[in-house]
Amino acid sequence: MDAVLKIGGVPVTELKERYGTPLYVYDEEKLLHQCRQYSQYFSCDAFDTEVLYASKAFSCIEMLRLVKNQGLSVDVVSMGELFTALKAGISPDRIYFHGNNKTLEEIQYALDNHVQTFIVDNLQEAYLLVEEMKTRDYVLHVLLRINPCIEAHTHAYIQTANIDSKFGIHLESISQIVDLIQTLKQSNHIVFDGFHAHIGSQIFEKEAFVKEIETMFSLIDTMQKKGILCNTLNLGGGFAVHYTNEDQPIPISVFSSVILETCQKMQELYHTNIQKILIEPGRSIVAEAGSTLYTVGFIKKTPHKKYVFVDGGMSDNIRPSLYQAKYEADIVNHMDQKKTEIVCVAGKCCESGDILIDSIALSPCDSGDLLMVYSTGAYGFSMFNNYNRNLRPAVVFVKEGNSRLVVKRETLQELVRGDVCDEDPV
Ligand SMILES: Cc1ncc(COP(=O)(O)O)c(C=O)c1O
Ligand SMILES: N[C@@H](CCCC[NH3+])C(=O)O
Repeated sequence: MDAVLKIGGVPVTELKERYGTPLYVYDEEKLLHQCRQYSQYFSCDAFDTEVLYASKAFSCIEMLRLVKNQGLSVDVVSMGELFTALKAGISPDRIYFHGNNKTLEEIQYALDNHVQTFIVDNLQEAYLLVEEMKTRDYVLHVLLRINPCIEAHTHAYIQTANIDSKFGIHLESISQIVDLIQTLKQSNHIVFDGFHAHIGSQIFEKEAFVKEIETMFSLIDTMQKKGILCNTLNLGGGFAVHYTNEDQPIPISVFSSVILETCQKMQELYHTNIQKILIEPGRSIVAEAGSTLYTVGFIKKTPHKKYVFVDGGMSDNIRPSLYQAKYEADIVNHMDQKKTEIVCVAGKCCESGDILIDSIALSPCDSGDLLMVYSTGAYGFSMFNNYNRNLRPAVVFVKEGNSRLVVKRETLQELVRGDVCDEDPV
């Protein structure tokens, strides 16, 4: 085994030298592979299909260009994500606009840019859209977000479909659903296409998705009996990935066919007329392609622990603090050495909870060594925060022995750019 780990053919020591640390490193070939898997497997004869990349998982112009070149569409949930998608050249008819509390400014911005599909969350949003579409002359497509009340076995903070979820309209609120659709139908410029549901994130069980589909088709059937027809069903994202060896995610090929076959079965059972099935994977496209490279700083022994401190932490990866998320890591400039030490990898933020990995076996390390945390590609960069005024790390893509910068490291000047003061800063 080589002493120095290579990612996409590039030695991590070279990455450190060229870009510094902390550094988000994406293996471009893995990103492409995931997109291709979705295009290949999420298709069937019975339905049109569309895969929307949930850009909240990792959004920057270069990532969205890659997604676009692979023929995927994009889901956005804010003006910032929408702006990034437009900058990346994604056509507005491939953009789906989500959000439980879209502001008027965001709605107007999306409509000004002719975003083709809104996933409407509530009745107030429907009223606003009808009003806004009075002065516009294009056709807006709408899906209505339903809370299907399916309890997926994932961390409570990333469940999205429990009974009091803030997202969507509760499945059993039939009169609210009908009201909302009737409201949309007042506009000649709005077409109601169908429903959306999303049951949570990092979900391992196929059964949860099967239940979601059964539930949604039953709703479509109820609506059909009331004379409300729809042609599109968006089943959201949530497909699990590998963080540690405890995780055994279902391959894309398997859950794609389970989803599409279940849809077909339900279509036959209820005699519905769904023509298009959509999914919105985020994490499963980017998580395993990304890793974070850190430099080891001080090392400290306490009565019960040995700490290895790194030059990042909860500002570049908040998931361990927020969800007790688990990760694997290595000392990547001496991969040839045995993992003989049990340590706690902690960050540099002024917060006791700033622990990246509570307990992990690593090879012996010293200040200046390089530590890489794997599978950080989803909700790492995108949930970055400037706590302690830490600077946002750079992002690089690596492929076939070459690396390229896709997001620059934030500078101190950029950090204070928005600060207002009476005198010019020194
Ligand atoms: C509506 C919606 N779609 C898609 C996703 C993407 O989920 P994941 O990254 O787990 O695939 C999310 C996030 O959970 C979401 O809220
Ligand atoms: N941010 C979460 C996922 C939430 C997805 C948005 N509904 C995570 O890091 O796991």
